[in-house]
Parts: sequence; structure tokens; C-alpha cells
Amino acid sequence: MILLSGVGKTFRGRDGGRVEALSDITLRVAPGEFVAIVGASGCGKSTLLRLVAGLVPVSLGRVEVSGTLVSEPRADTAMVFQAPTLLPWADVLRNVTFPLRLMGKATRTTEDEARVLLAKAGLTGFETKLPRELSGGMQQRVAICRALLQQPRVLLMDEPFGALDALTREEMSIELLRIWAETGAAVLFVTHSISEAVLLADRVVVMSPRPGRIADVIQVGLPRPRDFAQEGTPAFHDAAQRIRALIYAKKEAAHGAA
Ligand SMILES: Nc1ncnc2c1ncn2[C@@H]1O[C@H](COP(=O)(O)OP(=O)(O)OP(=O)(O)O)[C@@H](O)[C@H]1O
Repeated sequence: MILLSGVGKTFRGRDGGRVEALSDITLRVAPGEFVAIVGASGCGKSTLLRLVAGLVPVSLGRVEVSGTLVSEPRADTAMVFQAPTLLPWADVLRNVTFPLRLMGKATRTTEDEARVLLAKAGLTGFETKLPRELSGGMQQRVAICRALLQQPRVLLMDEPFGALDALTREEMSIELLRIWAETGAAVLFVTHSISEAVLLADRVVVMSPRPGRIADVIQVGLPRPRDFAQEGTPAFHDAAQRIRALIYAKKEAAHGAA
């Protein structure tokens, strides 16, 4: 579904300097697969998602979705950013349905489906509120509903739960898994939380710092459907420990080289 082969990305700074954000990334994500990406701050996780979203061009290599080269944003790909990015003048319902209306894909049932999603995200009663009337966490939940309503084949999520309180974060994780299982989207999910990565993902990509490379890919063997009870299992701890060891090994190597 998603294919990155030999992908590199170098940014040119305003001072003319160059930042090599990603180097030699090769990754294949199958339809319906949930892949989490973890790694130190600045290792290129957001950049990787933006490349797949068609928001920035690669410097080297190729990115494909559904067998075609990604050169611009696609209708079958939705992205949730770290910050909610809502339209400030549109109410919650209009924000959630906006992409489908924009693409001319809204149907008679779109609004009802949006209401169902908003209910699942704990936002019933807020449909006619403007973004500025909501808390940051609520705005982020609206942004997540907006992405899910599109029933994308590729869902790119950049630390989507970072702004949520711990309880809402847990609820949204399980809700995301439930909806994802129904839609079968291929998901790339960036997080700083190792336990969140293990709870959600089929595989966890661990990236090394500067320039971001894939250090290793950890297979999470936990059965689905997942729930928080699994956090206490040896298999969960084992996967989390392997990821932690990789991240810290890479950090120490980077510090040693500096
Ligand atoms: N538009 C840009 N222009 C110049 N440099 C950029 C640009 N976007 C990202 N970078 C640089 O690329 C590197 C990777 O950034 P990126 O945001 O992808 O990292 P990240 O792993 O997502 O970080 P974090 O976990 O802190 O969100 C950083 O060194 C950053 O400064």
C-alpha cells in the first residue's frame, strides 16, 4: 500500500546550509497494516509522513501509494497533524465534513456518519461550536474525526494524541484501533510513547537520529483486538524493552560521534 524505497530528504536552510533529515529509508506497509514510528526528536519522523502525504518532495528515492508515485496530496490519504489545523470560522460538524465536501464526495449520510464519529470521540453536543470554543484536546479529536470520516486507505498520524490528557488518550487509542479494524487502512503513526506504539502497532519502526535512518523494525506479536490488559503481559514488556534498547543505543552512539 505504501512503499518507500531508498528515500532521502535534505532541506536547504534559509542561511544556505543543508539539513539531511532522512537517509536511505526503505519501508513497505501492507494494506490494513498499522506501523508505528518512534525515534528521538528531530530524527525525521514528521518529514517521513509529509513525504508519504505528498506535502514535500523526496530528494532521493521514491515514495509510492497504491503502486503510483506520490507527487502531491491524494484523495485516498488522510493526515492528522500534531496540532489540530481546523478551519477557525467553521463549526465542528463543518470541519469534520470539509474534506469530503471539498472533494465532492459528501453524500446524504455524511453528516450522520460525522455525528457518529464525534459521539465516539466524546464530542456530542459540540457539533455547532467553533474551534476556539473547544480545548486543545477536543480540537485534536475533531481533527482525528475529520481524517477518519474520509475512510482513507492510507492514514498518516503525526503524534495525534500528544495534546490529549492520559485518559482521553487511552480512550482514543482503543477507539482508533476499533475504527481502523473496520476500515482496513494502512496506518503510519508517529509517537514518542513506546507503550502507545506497542499497544497500537503490528510493527514498530525505530529510527536513528540525524540523519534519520531505520535502525530496526520490531514485530509486535500481541493478539488483536488489543486492550490495556495486554500492557501487563510479558510479550508487551518484551517488545517495549527491545524498542527502548534500540532507541538508547542509537542515542548513545550519536552522542559518542558528536
Ligand atoms: N521545512 C524544513 N526546512 C528545513 N529543515 C527542516 C524542515 N522540516 C524539518 N527540517 C529539519 O529536518 C529534521 C527532521 O525534522 P522532523 O520534524 O521531521 O523531525 P521529528 O522526528 O518529527 O521531530 P519531533 O519528534 O521533534 O517532532 C530536523 O533537523 C528539522 O530541523
